Amino acid sequence: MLDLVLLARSWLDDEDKTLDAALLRNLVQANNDEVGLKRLDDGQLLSNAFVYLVAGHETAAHSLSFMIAFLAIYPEVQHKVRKEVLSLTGGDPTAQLSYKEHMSKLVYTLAVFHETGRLCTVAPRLGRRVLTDTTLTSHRFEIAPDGSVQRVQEFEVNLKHGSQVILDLTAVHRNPIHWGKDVNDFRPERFIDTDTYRWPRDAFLAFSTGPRSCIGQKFATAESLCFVANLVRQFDILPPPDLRGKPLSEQKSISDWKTWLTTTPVNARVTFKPRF
Ligand code: HEM
Repeated sequence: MLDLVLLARSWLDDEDKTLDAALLRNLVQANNDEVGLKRLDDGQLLSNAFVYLVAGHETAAHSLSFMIAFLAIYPEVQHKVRKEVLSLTGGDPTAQLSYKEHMSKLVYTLAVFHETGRLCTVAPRLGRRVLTDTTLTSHRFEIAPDGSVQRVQEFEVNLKHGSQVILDLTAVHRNPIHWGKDVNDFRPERFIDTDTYRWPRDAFLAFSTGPRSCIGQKFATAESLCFVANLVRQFDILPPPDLRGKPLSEQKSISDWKTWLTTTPVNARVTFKPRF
């Protein structure tokens, strides 16, 4: 893949290639003027392009696609999101929304974003190297026919220094011990605290946790909420014509995915119907 950097460098003086691989080309160009420690080597340049394209773009785009698909198949959720957004501007669907004034008030819309990230986890696995011998406590359990958890047994997992571990975030997000027996249902309310309920922060890892968690979390959240808030004000989001009126189990196919570099929507088809 490092060949790509060489190729982009060879295009710097080629007028015909100005628009080809523009991001990588611009990175290579900007780096040309740097000297000493500030200058990135080719591997670092490629890593930066990877961060832009995969960490920054693909994750956010896929998560937004899933969110829009869920809004299409759960019209009651879409209605609540629209009501929340319109309540911020006195019902005016064209009034400007402001990050400073309105973002923190999109409580339900944020819950929809989180619930989407729980059910469709775009970064489904994380890798970590064990730095010191560690013992973790885990649980075995069975799921009763009504979905409740039973026969919970604690056990220890010993991790040796130097081993590689893969964290399965989808499994954490679908664990009924943390999320209850309706764990597979799309229910944004589970991300809203009440007087008697606090949603389990430690069991939501869509952006990972700790010092190497997603540096773009705030940005991705803001851009998603901003996009959806404006979208629902202007459009009704509907399932595609062939799925309208069909049972939810069939409509859910628009949130299907395949696991590739990130969890990738494969059938996110919706119709946008202008509201005015
Ligand atoms: C919904 C959107 C996003 C999701 C679900 C997401 C998820 C994640 C996750 C799970 C990690 C941790 C990887 C690990 O621990 O190995 C991560 C890291 C990272 N993300 Fe995001 N991300 C999103 C959007 C973004 C955006 C918009 C940007 C940049 C503008 C970004 C930049 C990064 C970077 C640079 C890292 C590496 C941080 C480090 O290693 O210190 N992400 N992301």
